Amino acid sequence: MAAPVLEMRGVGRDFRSGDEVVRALDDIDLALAPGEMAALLGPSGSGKSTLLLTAGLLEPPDRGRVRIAGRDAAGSDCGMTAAERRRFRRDHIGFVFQKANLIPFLTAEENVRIALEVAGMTGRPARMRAAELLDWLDLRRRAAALPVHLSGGEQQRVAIARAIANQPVLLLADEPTAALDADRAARVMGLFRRIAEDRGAAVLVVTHDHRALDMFHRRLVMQDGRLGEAGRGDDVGSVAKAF
Ligand SMILES: Nc1ncnc2c1ncn2[C@@H]1O[C@H](COP(=O)(O)OP(=O)(O)OP(=O)(O)O)[C@@H](O)[C@H]1O
Repeated sequence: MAAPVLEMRGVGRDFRSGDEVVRALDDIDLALAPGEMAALLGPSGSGKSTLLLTAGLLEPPDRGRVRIAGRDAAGSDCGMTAAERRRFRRDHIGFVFQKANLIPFLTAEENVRIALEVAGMTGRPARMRAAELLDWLDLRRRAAALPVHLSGGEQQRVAIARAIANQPVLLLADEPTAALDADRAARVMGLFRRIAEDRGAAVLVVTHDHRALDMFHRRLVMQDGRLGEAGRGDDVGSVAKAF
């Protein structure tokens, strides 16, 4: 197997709720290779979002370590400053959330270009790259539209273009199809697969959408902060109950 893009070892995270401690992540071990697309499934409160945010360096782990692209990026002895981590996140990780969260007064093209500009690409190269991304996502004709004039599926595709603008090696998505109908949801999942296979990114998608599970190379299942994996023929629900 190629060196993993994402490697989590012994990762733990606790939250205090009154007198109780909730173990949101319990000794998580996970490796994702380049080109791999994994679904992250599990009941509400099982720790999926916490895992995604920890993998994305937005939440610090209490225990264990997170390596991304071969670099220690989070964990007690990782040695990155907060500013280095921010830069590293910007250069290596893309995020897509349930809501597209586009900037309402910028066009589709400007929403993509701003991600490039924040990372230091400006002027003609940025305009060309934004156009190429919008083209790739079949949005060329919508480039000049404001978000309010885009459909839900189009907005989510702009959000995906923005997330992959800086060619992240790791793409993390939290219920990206929850607000879309079945056709649009399948299309978005198909795009994630292309991003994995054509661009070699590792893609991790939190989803409750069991309609599109065939698209994923791997199906990871969370239950009470622990992580398991369902095989191709396994029923996901019974895998969760088994640990
Ligand atoms: N910032 C926080 N402060 C306190 N508790 C938290 C915090 N974030 C998450 N938790 C708790 O950690 C556990 C895991 O939450 P998490 O959001 O990761 O679950 P989830 O599987 O993503 O749930 P859902 O499918 O409902 O989004 C839950 O018990 C939740 O209440």
